[in-house]
Amino acid sequence: MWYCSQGTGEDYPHEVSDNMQERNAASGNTGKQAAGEAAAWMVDDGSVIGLGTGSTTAYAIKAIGRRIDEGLDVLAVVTSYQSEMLAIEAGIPLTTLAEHPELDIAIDGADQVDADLNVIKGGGAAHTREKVVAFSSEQFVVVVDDSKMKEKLDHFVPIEVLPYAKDLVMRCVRELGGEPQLRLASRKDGPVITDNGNFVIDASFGVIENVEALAISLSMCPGVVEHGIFTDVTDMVLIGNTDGSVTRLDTLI
Ligand SMILES: O=C[C@H](O)[C@H](O)[C@H](O)COP(=O)(O)O
Repeated sequence: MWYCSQGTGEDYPHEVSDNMQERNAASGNTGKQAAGEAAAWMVDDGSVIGLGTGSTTAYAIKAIGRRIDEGLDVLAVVTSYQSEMLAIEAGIPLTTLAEHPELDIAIDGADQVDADLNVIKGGGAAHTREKVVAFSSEQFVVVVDDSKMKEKLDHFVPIEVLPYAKDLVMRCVRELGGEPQLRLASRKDGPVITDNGNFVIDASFGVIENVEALAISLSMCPGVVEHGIFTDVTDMVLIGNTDGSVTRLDTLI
């Protein structure tokens, strides 16, 4: 269950909403920027935050960096080399889960979100660390543009696998009714290698009718490090619309 609210100027602080539509329209990435920047305003002074990966989260990271320039005091745990590089560039002080195992808030993108706030992640092959960070956080905020919202999930599911177990995991996926494909690198010959040194199998299941059952079944296949289905962890989704407004979906407790 969730409830929905929408706005530009009223729902978010002045600095986010003022000129946001104009700047987003100019960037050509309106929805992602609107959602990412709105999420940056959810970070409280003195908190320890988790930073996800991807193009939408990148807007949040840059906006948090601007808030730090203005005096915000935070520490951040990153989820990938990409978010580490962006955070350093933005001037965000970093920490680790070993030092701060409990985070106040994590902000992250998604490849698809359904009406129950189930999420598919891992388009950038970062979902394993992203899931660890999401489950380590008091609050998990997902940022997407409106093209990512679906009544039912039908996006392929990224699965990080031990290279040694690639063929077994492909067989598991087929037995679960899916079509597996080893993810290949675009600027290198051969497979994508994750930040953890593993392969990624993208598994298409068509419309996923029972998200939780599929998530459990995939986790049970030996050699699966982690899959990209996130259930029961998302507290809020900020959806950036093409006009620069942001729609907020919250879980009802
Ligand atoms: O592995 C990557 C992540 O799960 C991303 O957060 C997800 O793929 C969404 O990325 P983007 O914001 O670039 O669409």
